[in-house]
This record gives sequence, structure tokens and C-alpha cells, in this order.
Amino acid sequence: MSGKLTVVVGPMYSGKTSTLLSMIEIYTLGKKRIKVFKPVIDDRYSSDHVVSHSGQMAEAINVYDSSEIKEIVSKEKGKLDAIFIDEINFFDENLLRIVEEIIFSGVDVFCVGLDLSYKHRPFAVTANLMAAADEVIKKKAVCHICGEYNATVTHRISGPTDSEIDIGGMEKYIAVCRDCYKKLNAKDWG
Ligand SMILES: Nc1ncnc2c1ncn2[C@@H]1O[C@H](COP(=O)(O)OP(=O)(O)O)[C@@H](O)[C@H]1O
Ligand SMILES: Cc1cn([C@H]2C[C@H](O)[C@@H](COP(=O)(O)O)O2)c(=O)[nH]c1=O
Ligand SMILES: [Zn+2]
Repeated sequence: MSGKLTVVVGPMYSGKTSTLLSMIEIYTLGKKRIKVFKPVIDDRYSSDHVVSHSGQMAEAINVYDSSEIKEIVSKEKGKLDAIFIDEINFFDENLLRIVEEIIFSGVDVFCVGLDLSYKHRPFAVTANLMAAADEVIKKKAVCHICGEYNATVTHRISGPTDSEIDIGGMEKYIAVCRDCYKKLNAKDWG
């Protein structure tokens, strides 16, 4: 039987990694055989653990790109029930094809990442995985400006960059609702 693809998206601080960690716990309690991956680029809290903003964590394999996931999973052929991938927005676009191959081989895949950059543009790799998913979970955060539990986007507070990829936390980014995002970015969206 084929595996199932679940994709968890949302702005920063919306609980994407916490959701991933809950699913890891459920599979671990069920004695399922799993592997957890994270991109090397994200070294904010730890290089060998997936860590949530609230400090919960699980061991993870650091990979440079999606081909490394393919290689590691191929070596475990028939010996895995599920894989978990954090920060999919940092991966190359081959991730879609590789995840599809893994699902068709009977392994469940849980992917977590940003759907939109701070410029309100979709990360293509996330958008593609959402299209192929059996289930998409969209998370919300508390809006840093108005305090409502309706933040769906991330606003950059430390000035624009050329690249939409820039590792950071509270010193650079806040989660905001659409109305607050519009006010903060009035020159682009007003
Ligand atoms: N604005 C916010 N809204 C919700 N949670 C927040 C906010 N700022 C900080 N947090 C903390 O972040 C945690 C979620 O972190 P995490 O699962 O790592 O989110 P994500 O992976 O989406 O960035 C929450 O449990 C809470 O402790
Ligand atoms: C919005 C946005 C964020 N990033 C970076 C900042 C963080 O390192 C991660 C997101 O981490 P989280 O687990 O979702 O909190 O991505 C970026 O590079 N570009 C952006 O537009
Ligand atoms: Zn708001």
C-alpha cells in the first residue's frame, strides 16, 4: 500500500515544528521505524535536532539537499514506516519527485515548512508538495501586532534583502495577520 503525504504549512511561530514533533512522538510510541531530516542551512537552535521555538526537540539527520534524503531512504528499503522533513522551504525543487517516490514505495511522509516568504510569495517547493499532499494542515500564529490568533503571514522587521532566504528568528521576523501585514507593507500592498 502507498504511504500518505501530509504537509504542514503556515507563518513562523505557528506551531509547524511542534506539529511535526507530535507526529514523531505518535510514530515513536507506536514503535514505527522513522527517520527525521532537516536542511543543513537551518542551524539556529541545533545542527542535529529539529527544535521548536518552545524548546521541544527530536534527533534529526542534517542533509544538504533532497538527493541525500533519497540516498538514505533507498538504503533502508522496506525498513521504514515514515519519514519527517522540517523546513521544506529550504530544499531544492527535486524534493517533490523524491517524496512522491517514497510515498509510492509505501512510506508515510510528513513535510513542514513556510508556504509564503516575507514578501508574500509562495516557496515553490512547498507549493508543489501541497499540491501532491493527501492532507494539508495550515497553521496560524498569534499576530504580533494586534494580538489576535489569526496570523497567517510572516513580516520582516529588519529591512528587505535581495534573497528571500535568510535564517533568523524574532530579531528578524514576526508573525502577523493579513490586515496588519497590509498596513506594515503599505508601499507594496496598500
Ligand atoms: N506569535 C506567536 N504565536 C504563536 N506561538 C508563538 C508566537 N511567538 C512565539 N511562539 C511560540 O512558538 C511555538 C511554536 O513554535 P514552532 O512549533 O517552532 O513553530 P514554527 O515551526 O511554525 O515556527 C509556540 O508554542 C509558542 O511557544
Ligand atoms: C519568512 C521567512 C523566513 N525565513 C527563514 C527564517 C527561519 O530561519 C525559517 C523559518 O523558521 P520557522 O521554523 O518557520 O520559524 O525561515 C526565510 O528564509 N525567508 C522568509 O521569507
Ligand atoms: Zn494583526
